[in-house]
Amino acid sequence: MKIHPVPVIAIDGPSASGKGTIAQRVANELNYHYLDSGALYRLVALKAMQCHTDLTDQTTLATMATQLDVVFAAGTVRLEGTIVADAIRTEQCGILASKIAAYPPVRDALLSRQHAFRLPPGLVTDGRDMGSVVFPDATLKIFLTASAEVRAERRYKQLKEKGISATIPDLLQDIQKRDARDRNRSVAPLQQNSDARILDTTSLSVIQVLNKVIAWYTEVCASK
Ligand SMILES: Nc1ncnc2c1ncn2[C@@H]1O[C@H](COP(=O)(O)OP(=O)(O)O)[C@@H](O)[C@H]1O
Ligand SMILES: Nc1ccn([C@H]2C[C@H](O)[C@@H](COP(=O)(O)OP(=O)(O)O)O2)c(=O)n1
Repeated sequence: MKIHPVPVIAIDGPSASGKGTIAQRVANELNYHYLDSGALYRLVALKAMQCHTDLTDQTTLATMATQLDVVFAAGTVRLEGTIVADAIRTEQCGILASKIAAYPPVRDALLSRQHAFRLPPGLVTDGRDMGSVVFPDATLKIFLTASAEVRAERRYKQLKEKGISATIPDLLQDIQKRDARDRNRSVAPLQQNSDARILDTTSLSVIQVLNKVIAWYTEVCASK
């Protein structure tokens, strides 16, 4: 197999395990590019909500995914020129993203967009299938997880800081439903693959997780 010159660190895992936070911090540390693949599914979901699209119409949703006018720049995301960084973070958008992410035509439509983020000097990316499907040749693959209870608490604090009201029992239920849907779909399901290193962050701080990922990456690079 031809070796791709641009290294990728792929971080997959369930909702609120800390993927985005860690992937972004690792990217900053290494001066690498960052791809939040979940944001792409959330953007399709937001656009579909705005257009009152039939959410079972896979063909229309896939066309929407192909034509999505999105710009990730200056730490924010724009959909057709409008900043939607907070609009895509709602639980409603996350749930809808998880539903439409089960459609193979939508996943196919987003594949080349994700590959386009692989630019020198390197890419750190997070999602559900980064190491298994989108970047199977990633230099380092991590499965980041934490107990559902801790994830619900983390999400609760995160939403509260943004002024979004929620309750821990509701968030726990959403997380468990989303985990089940993301794990049980037929295409690119969320799973712990044997070539990924598992990192359970239930009782680890952000800094501890960050240090572990950087240590693993240093180790992998040194062994090449
Ligand atoms: N190891 C950790 N310890 C405590 N809080 C964390 C940890 N990792 C992430 N968080 C916090 O949990 C929340 C959810 O993290 P996020 O990165 O959005 O998760 P994901 O991308 O997996 O959905 C954020 O507010 C983040 O700061
Ligand atoms: N690579 C990806 C990324 C996200 N998805 C789907 C499944 C997820 O429930 C939704 C939203 O993903 P996102 O990573 O933004 O969600 P969390 O921040 O983990 O709650 O999109 C996917 O199927 N494949």
